[in-house]
Amino acid sequence: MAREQLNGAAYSWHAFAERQDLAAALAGHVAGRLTNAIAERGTALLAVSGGTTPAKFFASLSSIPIAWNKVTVTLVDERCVPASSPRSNAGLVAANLLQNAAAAARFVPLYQEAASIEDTSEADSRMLRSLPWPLDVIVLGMGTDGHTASFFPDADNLETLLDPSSESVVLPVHATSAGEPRLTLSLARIVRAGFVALHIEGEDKRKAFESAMASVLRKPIRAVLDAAERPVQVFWAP
Ligand SMILES: O=C(O)[C@H](O)[C@@H](O)[C@H](O)[C@H](O)COP(=O)(O)O
Repeated sequence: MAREQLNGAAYSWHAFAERQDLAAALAGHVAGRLTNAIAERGTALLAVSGGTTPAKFFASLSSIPIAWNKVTVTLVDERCVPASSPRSNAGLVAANLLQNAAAAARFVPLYQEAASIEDTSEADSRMLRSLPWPLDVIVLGMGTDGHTASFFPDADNLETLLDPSSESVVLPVHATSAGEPRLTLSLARIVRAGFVALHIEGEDKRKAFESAMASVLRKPIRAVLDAAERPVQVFWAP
């Protein structure tokens, strides 16, 4: 079911009765977009989010037999912890997505040890700048506070994070609500993706999304939808 242009934010709403059905459908959409990108330009660039939501989707996508050796996977954002940490998004992706057929993909993580996360984000920006931008596919998550990526409402540098004209690729994030310091793709890189999916589950997140779309107080997820070059495809299950 599509629901677009609610208060100016263009998005399409795809609701599923079961989370596994959502995972399979989203995986199919992503695999198709990656395959088209490879056919058009010989390569595909995918950015995925971490957290507790995407594991089923990762498992479904990992088994789809596309030309994974021509796919580069990176992260939408990362907690500043080693890959061995249970909080690591790189660890989550390695264990759930880079398996089966998708094990052949190239993975570019965000976190690396450095004197500061500012140093890390600058090193990341230099390293990631050589990737085949723009993103072909990005899969975002969302918190009930309306954050997406690591655009936390209480971030010290939220205005910079949400700057659609930013030249940065990766930015550091300090936000009390985030737990540890974060690294995130800039909004400018996110919104230029050929296919922007938002994967949310549960009633709380449905209400939080609808509230963000209706509110005059612009939550980060609304800033992303407003700046997205194409309607965001929202995938939701209870
Ligand atoms: O590093 C992260 O946590 C994610 O990239 C973040 O943006 C996530 O998508 C939301 O916080 C939702 O997280 P859950 O899936 O755990 O609810």
